[in-house]
Amino acid sequence: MANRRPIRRALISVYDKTGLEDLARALAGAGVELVSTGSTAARIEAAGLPVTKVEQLTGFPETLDGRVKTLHPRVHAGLLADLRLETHAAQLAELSIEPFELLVSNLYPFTDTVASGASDDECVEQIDIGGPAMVRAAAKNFPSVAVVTSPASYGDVIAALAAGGFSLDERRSLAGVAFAHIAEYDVAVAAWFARDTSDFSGTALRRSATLRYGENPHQPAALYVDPAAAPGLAQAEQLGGKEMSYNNYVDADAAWRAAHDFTEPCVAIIKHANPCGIAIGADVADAHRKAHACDPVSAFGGVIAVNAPVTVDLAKQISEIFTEVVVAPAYEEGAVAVLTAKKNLRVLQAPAWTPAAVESRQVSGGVLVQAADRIDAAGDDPANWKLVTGSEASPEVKRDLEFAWRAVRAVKSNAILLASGGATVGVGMGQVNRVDSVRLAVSRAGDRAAGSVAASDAFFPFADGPQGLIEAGVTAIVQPGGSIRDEEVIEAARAAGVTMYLTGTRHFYH
Ligand SMILES: NC(=O)c1ncn([C@@H]2O[C@H](COP(=O)(O)O)[C@@H](O)[C@H]2O)c1NC=O
Repeated sequence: MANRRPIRRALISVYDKTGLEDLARALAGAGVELVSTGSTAARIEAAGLPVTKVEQLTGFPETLDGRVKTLHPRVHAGLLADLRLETHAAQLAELSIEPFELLVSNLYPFTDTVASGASDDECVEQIDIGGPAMVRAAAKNFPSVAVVTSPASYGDVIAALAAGGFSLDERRSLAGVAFAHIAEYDVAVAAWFARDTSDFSGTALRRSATLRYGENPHQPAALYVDPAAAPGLAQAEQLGGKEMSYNNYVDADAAWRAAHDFTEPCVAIIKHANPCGIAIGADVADAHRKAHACDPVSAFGGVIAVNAPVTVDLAKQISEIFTEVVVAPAYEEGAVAVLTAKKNLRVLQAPAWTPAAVESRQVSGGVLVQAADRIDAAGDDPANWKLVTGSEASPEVKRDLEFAWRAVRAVKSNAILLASGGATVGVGMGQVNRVDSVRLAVSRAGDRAAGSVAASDAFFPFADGPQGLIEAGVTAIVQPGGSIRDEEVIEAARAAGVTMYLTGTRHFYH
């Protein structure tokens, strides 16, 4: 049963006055009595429409610079009376209070005020009190009242007028939207109050896509966006290809971060959140050739991120290799057509990379929150590296060491990365001891290990790690240092005449 409630009386109190006159005209035209606050009422009146000012209803002036306008029993009883109950209807009649069937309200712009750099007093003044009170009241009372909190929904109001009012299902759904709006607002206010203590952390997420499934086909999954966060991969525009999957998002995010750790044209190829190849080049096509050459077997079915516009040359290269996703900030003319000719290749254009300030991870019963790892610590600047063995690296070798140090951050710990000529040549990842990561990196590099440089995401606990690199022909190593056996580790490099730098900074990535 639709259970529509004809709209006879509406309360309108909006900060954002977009579409207000058209809505008021439609309501008045349908014979709806309009009750409204201060400047909302003035706008309706100026449009030549009849309106009852809220003060006439309450018999009380708007006061305290607008802090008290609608906070009155005549308003709230009209919003909260459950008209399924005869007792409520009788009590309203006794008090000569008319019920509302519709509330249209949107709130003071707290978040925008904070973002504008306003003073604390100005921000506090923009915490809406009367609006949320009305919205909550109407939403709770959805069996009797419909509530609309966004100008985007005014079309639905006009459609409902023609249909004889909102149905019960529609009112319930509007109530859910309204409570979500209030929750988002309150999270922003609470987070602002906790900005110095960090005692509270809240995120109000909105589902933007239902995914086919999660990490595995039996896991339902969805993508939610955080309207308070800087846009990123979650807001990427898909220009072609199949629907993005859960694993595509995870890998694309890892690739997107990896590619943006470089200012030179860079391509990162990721599979299962680990790099099969990362390279910088003269242009993006060159970078891709080098990244792909690192491990062509693993790059099959990979996710590719590019930190600069995709050229037609790069698009042609990618289209020759089975690839799941390409993500880039832009595409040069003709490049999208080349890529979208591959029906299954997902082509994404993502907003400019903005590193998050904090990141979180679910644990049973809670969430771990940390400042995000960035590549801007003192130890990430080669000028601050400490040479502990061998001779100072040539500028060319130093460039490769710096590249390796930046690229190793994209490798899951324990991470060992061999590089040569601005490209990874062997990556050892995700092992539970570092010497196995060394073996993996060296075996993947094969002949290319000889003459390459190596980076380790954390210190070597024993000399066996560097020993494995030295035996494979690695000429220079960069690592954080800090092991109690640093002397043994350094001695192994010294004995072999291998250059070793300590960064003093670690980049675990789990
Ligand atoms: N104080 C109150 O009783 C009150 N009642 C409604 N408001 C807000 O006042 C705004 C509309 O005011 P006006 O019509 O004067 O532009 C709306 O954003 C509404 O959420 C109030 N303002 C703040 O709390």
